[in-house]
Amino acid sequence: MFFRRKTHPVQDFISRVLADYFSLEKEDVASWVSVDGASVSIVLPFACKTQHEQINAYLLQQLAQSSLSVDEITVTGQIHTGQTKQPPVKNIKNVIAIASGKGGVGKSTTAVNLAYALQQEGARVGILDADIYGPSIPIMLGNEDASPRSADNKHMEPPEAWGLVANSIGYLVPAEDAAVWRGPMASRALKQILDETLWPMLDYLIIDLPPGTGDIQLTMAQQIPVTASIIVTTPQDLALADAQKGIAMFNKVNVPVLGLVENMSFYQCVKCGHKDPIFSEFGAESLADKYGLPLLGALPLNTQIREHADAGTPLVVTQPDSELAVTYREIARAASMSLALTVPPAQDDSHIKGDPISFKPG
Ligand SMILES: Nc1ncnc2c1ncn2[C@@H]1O[C@H](COP(=O)(O)OP(=O)(O)OP(=O)(O)O)[C@@H](O)[C@H]1O
Repeated sequence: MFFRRKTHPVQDFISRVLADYFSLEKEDVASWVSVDGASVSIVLPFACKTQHEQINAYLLQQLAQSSLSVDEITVTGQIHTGQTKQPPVKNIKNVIAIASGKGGVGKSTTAVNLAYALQQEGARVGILDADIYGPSIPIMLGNEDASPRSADNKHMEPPEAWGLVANSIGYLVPAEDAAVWRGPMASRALKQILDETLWPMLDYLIIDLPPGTGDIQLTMAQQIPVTASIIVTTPQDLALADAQKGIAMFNKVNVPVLGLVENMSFYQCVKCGHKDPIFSEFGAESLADKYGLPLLGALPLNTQIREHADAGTPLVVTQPDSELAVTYREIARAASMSLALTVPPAQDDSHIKGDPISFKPG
C-alpha cells in the first residue's frame, strides 16, 4: 500500500504563492519552504537579498486573505555548490565564466558590474581576470598598482577592491610579458592563479574569459571547474554570430549557459530620451530564442558605464541607486536563479574550508 506524504496546508499555500511570484512550478519551490508551528522559513537558493522584504510582504498579504494563520515569515538566501565535472576549487561554490565571441562588446565591464550586483544581492563574490593577453579588471577596479601578497611564497592573498576579492595576471606580470605567451602557457598560468590564490569562501567566482572561442577559451573551459557561463553580446549580426560559437563551445564541454546579456543594446539621447538601436534590434533576443536560453537583460550604450569603467569606480558600487545599477542587479538575480534551477547541487561541500584571509564582503 502506498501513502502519499500529506503536505502542511501552510507549506502548500506558501509554496503556491512563492511559485506564482517567481513564475515557477510549485514543485520547484516546495523545498525552499519549511514550517515550524506558526513560523515559516524560506531559504532561497539564489541571491536576491534586495527582494527579501518585498517577498515577505507579498506572502503576508496573501496569507491575510486566506484562513491560515502564521506568526512570522523569515526569508533568507543560501547558495549551494553546483555540480561540476572537475573537482571544485577550495572555498569556491560556483565558478561563473563570462564570455563573448567577439572582442570589445563589453564583457569585462559586464563581468565587473555583475560581480558587484551579485554582492549587493547578498552573495560572497570574487573575480578572476582570465584575459591573459589584455587584463582590464585591475583598471576597472581602480587598483592597477595592487599586487597579491604572499606569506609563504606559494600562495597569494587576492587584492580587495570595493569589497570584492580579485586576482589578475595584470597584478603579477608586466603586460608585455604575458602578451607573448602561447596558448598552453596562458591556460597553465590561469589554472595556477586560480589554484594558488587564497580565496575566501565565495558563493560565486566570476571569471572574465578572454574574448573569442578558440583553443585557449576551450582549454580554459575544460581545465577549470566552471559551473556555468554567461554570454555577453551586442545586437549586431557579427557579434551574434560569434556569440553563437560561444554557446556551441560551452555545449561541447557540457557547461550550462545561464543566458545572454545584450550590451550596448541601444543609445538613449541624454537630452530628449529618444532610444536609438545603433547596433540593430532584437539580436540577442532572437539568438536566445533560437537556443532556448533566457535573455538575462539588456544594457544601453551609455557614457556613464564607460566613464566608471575607465575611472576604476565600478558603477554598481558608486551609483547603487541609478537605473543602470538596478538593471545590473536584475541581471544578477536572473543569473543566480537560473544557476540554482539548472545546475544540480553537488553532493558534498567538503571543499569549503573557511576563510584563510580576513574578508568582509563590502
Ligand atoms: N554599455 C556600455 N556603454 C558604453 N561603453 C561601454 C559599455 N560597455 C562597455 N563599454 C566600453 O567599451 C569598451 C570595451 O569594454 P570591455 O573592455 O568591457 O569589452 P570586452 O568585451 O571585455 O573587451 P575585450 O575582451 O576585447 O578586451 C570599454 O571602454 C568600456 O568602458
